[in-house]
Amino acid sequence: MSLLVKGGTVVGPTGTRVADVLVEGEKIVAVLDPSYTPRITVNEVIDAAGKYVIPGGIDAHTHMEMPFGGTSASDTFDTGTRAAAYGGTTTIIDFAIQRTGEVVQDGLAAWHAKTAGECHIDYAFHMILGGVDADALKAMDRLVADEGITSFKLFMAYPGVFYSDDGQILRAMQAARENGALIMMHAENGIAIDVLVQQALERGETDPIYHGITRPAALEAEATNRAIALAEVAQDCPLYIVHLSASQALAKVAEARDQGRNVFAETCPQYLYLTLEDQLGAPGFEGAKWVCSTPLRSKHESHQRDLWKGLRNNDLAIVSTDHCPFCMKDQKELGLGDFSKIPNGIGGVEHRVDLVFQGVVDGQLSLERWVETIATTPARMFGLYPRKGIVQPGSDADLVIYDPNGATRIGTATHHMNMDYSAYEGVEIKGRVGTVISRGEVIVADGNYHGRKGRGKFLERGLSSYLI
Ligand SMILES: NC(=O)NCCC(=O)O
Ligand SMILES: [Zn+2]
Ligand SMILES: [Zn+2]
Repeated sequence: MSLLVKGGTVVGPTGTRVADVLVEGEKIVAVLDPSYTPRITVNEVIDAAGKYVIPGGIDAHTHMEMPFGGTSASDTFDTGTRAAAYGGTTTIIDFAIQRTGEVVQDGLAAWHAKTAGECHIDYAFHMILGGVDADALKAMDRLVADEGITSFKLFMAYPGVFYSDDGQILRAMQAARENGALIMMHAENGIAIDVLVQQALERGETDPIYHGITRPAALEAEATNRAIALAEVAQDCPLYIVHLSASQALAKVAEARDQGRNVFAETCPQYLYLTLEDQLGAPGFEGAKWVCSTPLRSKHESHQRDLWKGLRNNDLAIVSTDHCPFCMKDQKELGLGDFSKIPNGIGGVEHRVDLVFQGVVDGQLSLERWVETIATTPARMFGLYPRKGIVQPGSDADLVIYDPNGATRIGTATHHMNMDYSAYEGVEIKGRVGTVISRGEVIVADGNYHGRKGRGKFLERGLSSYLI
């Protein structure tokens, strides 16, 4: 089966050019000047004139079915990967979880069981370490060597749940330095936050906005700085800060990068567009929709401006969603009368490609940076490059034909995520995902779904090819 994507503007990290993309089977076999007629019989031609042809999006931070706060994230691997496909994402990297007291391999086996036969697009795993002990450290080596899992997430937040202390973090970083893995860090000082939460509740401050107020930017910056220092002590263990939201934390990352350190960070669309006052501070319990950690930041400070700048200058390398949806009914409602019981998380896996493209429309990012932050750098950072993340011969034929003249209106009535609300209800995007191709198969065309559950493959990842 061969397919020709004809006459589109192919966008890569180093530039754009009008070209035809020839696909055979699951692979891209040529990127051709449009005046050249391929000498093979082409089964299907897709006209991409006037459209962008980009590598399929890679969302490097999702939590399908994640157990959290007494419930589980509402998207299954079936519903969540289908929604991702609609939005132009053809690979997710989800977080398998070792709960505190659990054997790492058992946590991993549980994630393989959840995903087997369920995914619509390709998928890989990071591993959350909820208990760093001698066995977990040995398991890290095995996961890197044998299981294609080359990144591990630790938490400086959530004492009693996933939290690691500084000694555990240092040991995990030393192990990663040896075996080549990347340490991903949820950088918030959870011990101090718990004090602030307790004090707020004692004062009767129970509304969702206090979730944000009790997680100040200073405590994100402190933890980010501490993680960077621990990584330095672990002989420059590669470190990746997840869901960075505060200017002060970004400044710590920038300082380390200026010193040539292997320190990287991602942000998420919610921090680029939504705020503490307008969303988390919505009247009554409405703000629960936007409870996530790190929290949305104040619009009266410079966070969003600084995050866009960080994306331009690569202090922020990637935009991921941290997709962790909970419905209002029965899930977010667990925190009625006590913000600390609202399950943490926002859904958005379907909208990342569009929302970052809006940054291009608004003059915040170049087309090349759009593609880099949503596809090419995630592939390089997490050991999937050049199989994924680039439109070039030999790579998987994961392609999105994106219409810059189309329009997308985000909302509950039209989205495909298993959520009873949208974090971006009514937002209008100038641009639209047209056709989505996953390993040579058209899975979305003009809003119609042609994929199927179970076609997504587990990807064993290599080591990061992004390190300095
Ligand atoms: N981010 C969030 O609020 N929920 C998902 C879990 C995590 O990434 O910390
Ligand atoms: Zn986190
Ligand atoms: Zn997360």
